[in-house]
Amino acid sequence: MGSAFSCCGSEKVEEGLTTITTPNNATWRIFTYKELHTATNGFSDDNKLGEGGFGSVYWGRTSDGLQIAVKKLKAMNSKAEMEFAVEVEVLGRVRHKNLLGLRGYCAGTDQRLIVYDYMPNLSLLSHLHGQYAGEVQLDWKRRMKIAIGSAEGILYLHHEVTPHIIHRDIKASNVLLDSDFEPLVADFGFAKLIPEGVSHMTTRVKGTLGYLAPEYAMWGKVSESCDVYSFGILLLEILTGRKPIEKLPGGVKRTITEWAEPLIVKGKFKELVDPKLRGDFDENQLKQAINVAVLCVQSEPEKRPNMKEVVNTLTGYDPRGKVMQTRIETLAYKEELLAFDQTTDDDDRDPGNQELGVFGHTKVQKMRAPYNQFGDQKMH
Ligand SMILES: Nc1ncnc2c1ncn2[C@@H]1O[C@H](COP(=O)(O)OP(=O)(O)OP(=O)(O)O)[C@@H](O)[C@H]1O
Repeated sequence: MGSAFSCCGSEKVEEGLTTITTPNNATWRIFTYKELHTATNGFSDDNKLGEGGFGSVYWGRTSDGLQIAVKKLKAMNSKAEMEFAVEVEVLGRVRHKNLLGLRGYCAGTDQRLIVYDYMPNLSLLSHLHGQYAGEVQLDWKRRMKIAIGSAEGILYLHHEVTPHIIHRDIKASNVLLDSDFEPLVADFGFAKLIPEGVSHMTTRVKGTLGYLAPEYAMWGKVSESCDVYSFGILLLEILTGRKPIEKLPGGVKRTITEWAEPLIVKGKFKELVDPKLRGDFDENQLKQAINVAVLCVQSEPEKRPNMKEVVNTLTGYDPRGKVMQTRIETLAYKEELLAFDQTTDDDDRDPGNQELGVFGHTKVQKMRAPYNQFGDQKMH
């Protein structure tokens, strides 16, 4: 593992413990196996917070009282070794309020353990569809805070770290919530570091069904816009309370985009919103957020916004920003379009109206196009 850390920063020894300081001052330390064993009550099942594809996560408390979450990677085959190396390497580079940083690790035995701060409100998944779903702790304000914070974390990975980082597994179980419901994007085990000047890479597909961008799922083409796509699905999930893929009676699967499409096209925004909110939401914010989600989940990656545009639009800093307005169709114009279509049903228009006419029809077609192709997702 030495190599995984070598580029992360200098090493210094403090009170008998090794701490590693990254260039941006994030520090972590090496834990002993014994220390983590004691903290987690011998990795007892009672301490288990959850299980992912690569291992289990346990709650623990260190001798100095710090609450931690310890990810114990499954048997150390080369895949798990890689996952561990990538996660620690990536974590060493990042420090942002919306990214779950590294508290430490243990690599001294045949076990590979990663230590994080414990997030008392667990994952977004547990609030949307899991053990907290019945409690409805996610009101509208919190949902927007989670959406914006997660977007800011991803923005940082895409635009502020060098080399850029593509997360590749943005999903509700990888968004953890602190005591204030501030979201922290976690789980960098699949992340890819993208060298400067490289627009995309081809790679083996990792990630989770329902969140995968079509070009990535089908051709392994990975770029930042894969994360943008996954974020769009996550945003729809936050707004609607629906799972990315749901099983209908009879076993047929339906994606969240297939469900949302007809409602969005008809402008029935209120019917999209999670009924658990009992109508308590900000309608303008909802429309804006749905706009963003629609743009993010377009099947053509080059049409998707980047995370800066996403954050600007969600925060209202740039509600109809020039880039967004010229590059992509927003549903904010949908009502105008429908009104226009009702008064004009042929293409023989006044040249003065030409732009609006073409814009209108193109927009509806374009807007539908990605949805029509969402059928792709059934393949995932
Ligand atoms: N720092 C943490 N604080 C609190 N709970 C955590 C923490 N880290 C992980 N968990 C819990 O442990 C569960 C398992 O996490 P893990 O990252 O191993 O897998 P996953 O994201 O659910 O699945 P996959 O490995 O397939 O991506 C999470 O869903 C979450 O509920």
